[in-house]
Amino acid sequence: MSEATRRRLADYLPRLAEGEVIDEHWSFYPGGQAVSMHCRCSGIVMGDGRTGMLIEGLESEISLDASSLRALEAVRHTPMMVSVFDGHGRLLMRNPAAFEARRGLTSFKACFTDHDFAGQILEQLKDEQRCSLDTIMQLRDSERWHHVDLCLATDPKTGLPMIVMGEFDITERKTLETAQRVSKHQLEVVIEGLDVGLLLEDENRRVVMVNQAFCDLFAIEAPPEALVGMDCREAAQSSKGFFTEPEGFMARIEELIMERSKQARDLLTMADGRFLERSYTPLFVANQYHGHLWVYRDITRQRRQEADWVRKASTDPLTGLANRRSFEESARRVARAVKEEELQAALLMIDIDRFKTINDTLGHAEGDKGLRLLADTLRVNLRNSDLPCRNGGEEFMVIMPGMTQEEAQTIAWRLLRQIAEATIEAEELPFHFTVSIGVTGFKPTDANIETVTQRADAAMYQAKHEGRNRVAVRW
Ligand SMILES: Nc1nc2c(ncn2[C@@H]2O[C@H](COP(=O)(O)OP(=O)(O)OP(=O)(O)O)[C@@H](O)[C@H]2O)c(=O)[nH]1
Repeated sequence: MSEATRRRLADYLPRLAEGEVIDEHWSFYPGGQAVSMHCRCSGIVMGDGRTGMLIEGLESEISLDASSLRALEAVRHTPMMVSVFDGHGRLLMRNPAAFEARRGLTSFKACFTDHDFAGQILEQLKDEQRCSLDTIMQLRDSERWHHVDLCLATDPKTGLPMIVMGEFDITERKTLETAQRVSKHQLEVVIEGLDVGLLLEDENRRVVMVNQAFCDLFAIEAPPEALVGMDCREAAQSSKGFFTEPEGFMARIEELIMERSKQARDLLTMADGRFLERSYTPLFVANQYHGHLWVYRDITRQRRQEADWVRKASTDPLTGLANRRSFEESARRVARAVKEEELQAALLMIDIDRFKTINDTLGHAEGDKGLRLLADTLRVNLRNSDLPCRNGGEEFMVIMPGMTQEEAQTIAWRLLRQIAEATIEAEELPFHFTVSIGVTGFKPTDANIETVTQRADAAMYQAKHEGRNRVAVRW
């Protein structure tokens, strides 16, 4: 007896102790010739209580040739579970792997956790002869995912139908697949929940994934899944009209994809006034390029908010004119141009006469109306290139690029009259007022803008001292 046979017989002992009778065809090789014999193994209880094995050599009804013996041997040793049932699902035989896993479960239905489902499979087999499925199977002490192959065959002994069932465990693969499905679904939920437009392209520029926010940004009515597989070059061509610079939009896409080097961010302006921020991220896995991700974010509201903040930060809220901060920036720019480009420029300082009396007698709110009227008069009567500002209180400045002293003086007098007339004409204003105006010029020799504003201030005070409602010049 070979060592392998000895081991196999030792494995049978616990089964025999449970009362099982094992029928097998064994191969013997007397004189080098293979002979098969039907052996029946059963347990006997020895005098000392141990289990012994009784092997009966029965006359074999079939004599197996060498290749059938090999096939039997293979079935015996394969880790795949092989079971054979009669047409009613009663167990005829099974290999050691099936026996070990399913000891005590002897019908076709008992092998399945869902017995009704097993019944349906039995019916189905009658029509289809064979089928394969992944399902949860019942084992001796657990339930496992199995891949099951079934086929209808003919029992060589009885000529009746028999069912051959091969199974192997796929629980690990199923667990992995479930985990993958869960994380894919989680990712989809996250992607759909984002309010940024996402478009994932593969290395051949086909759409791999796109979300609803992307479709919304570009007014695409089709559902995101309908875009999967679409050619991204064609998609970009058809949507370039959304942008103020369609060709620039196309060229930048090609440039980024050619470079494939790093993440990049662009600001895109759209023809309908929206602003989009677009980021490009190339995807490399193990140094292999696998396409890229585009992320589009609508930043219109943010841009408008920023523009609003900038405007508010440079505007006087009462009159809507540029404020002191904005005046200083403009004055510095003009002063630089005067120095570097030999530009001529004038500066007017305008101050309301006896404004305190107006405030004191009529109240601050009425005084404010006067300030607004003065601002409106400046806005209406100045050139587009002039920059009127409210410097604070009832003091206004006007920067006038390209002005000579004579021109500035003439305009100052004209403004003075226009303001006085406006206060008379304005029905909502229960008082009149005049202004005093100091006129000066920006000089290339001025150290800074304080020098020029101090000169305008001095000219304005000169006008006040000379009796108000007049223009004085310090050029
Ligand atoms: N209504 C209103 N008044 C302001 C504002 N800012 C400053 N004033 C007032 O402007 C007046 C300026 O008065 P003063 O600088 O004394 O000069 P004035 O009365 O205009 O006299 P002169 O400049 O010498 O002609 C004060 O009463 C301030 O309260 C403002 O935003 N609104």
